[in-house]
Order: sequence, then structure tokens, then C-alpha cells
Amino acid sequence: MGSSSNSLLPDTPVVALVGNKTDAWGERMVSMEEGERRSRDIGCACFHEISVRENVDEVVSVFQDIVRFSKIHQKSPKLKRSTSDLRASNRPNPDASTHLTSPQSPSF
Ligand SMILES: Nc1nc2c(ncn2[C@@H]2O[C@H](COP(=O)(O)OP(=O)(O)OP(=O)(O)O)[C@@H](O)[C@H]2O)c(=O)[nH]1
Repeated sequence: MGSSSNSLLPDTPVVALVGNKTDAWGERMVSMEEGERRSRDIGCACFHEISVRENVDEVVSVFQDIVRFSKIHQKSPKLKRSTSDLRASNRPNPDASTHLTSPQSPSF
């Protein structure tokens, strides 16, 4: 089912890469840099590191970012947004370990 039959669904899914359990110090298996790189490599809209256990706001921020990217895409599907454009827009949780993947982000 495409967006032509349901305007709430984007044609291109917005994909986010999320690393959980940032509270589990000493058990990290993937560095933040590695996560960011992978996020770019596979074309994710954004990369988050969160702790579901300790901070529900970080979980909310993941979904807020996805909705925001989805709206950007729906408004201007052909427009490629620069990282600075996206950073300048209203960040839901500036304290969260959240990163927009810039060089290879999907075209919006
Ligand atoms: N320390 C920590 N533990 C977490 C966090 N989120 C989930 N867990 C724990 O990780 C375990 C797996 O959580 P689940 O919610 O079952 O995750 P899942 O992806 O469904 O796990 P599987 O189905 O077992 O692969 C549970 O023991 C959770 O309590 C977190 O942010 N921090």
C-alpha cells in the first residue's frame, strides 16, 4: 500500500538506527563513532543512543525524529536537506545522544 492510498504513509520509509543500554557502562560493544558510520552507510535518517531503562524521553525523541523526518520528506520528497538545516530545526531532546547522519542521508 503506497502513500497514494493512505496519505499518512510515506513512500519511502524513514529508518533510524538506535543503540540501547547506554546505562550499561563497560558493556559497550559498538562505539558511538562506529554506530554513526553504520547509520550513514545504510542510509538512516538519524542515529540515536538511548537508555530505555533510565530515560524514557530519549525513547520519545527517537519517534519524534522519525515523525519529523517523515514530515520533511512528505513536504519535499525531492529536496536534499543539509545537516545544518536539520540541526537548526526544533530538536526534541538536545541532551540525548542523537546524531543526524549527514553525508549519505536519504534525499528529502
Ligand atoms: N541496562 C539496560 N537493560 C535494558 C535496557 N533496555 C532493555 N534492557 C534489558 O534487556 C533485556 C531484553 O529486553 P527486551 O525488552 O526483552 O528486549 P528484546 O529486544 O525483546 O530482547 P530479546 O527478545 O531477548 O532479544 C531485558 O532484561 C531488559 O530489562 C536498557 O536501556 N538498559
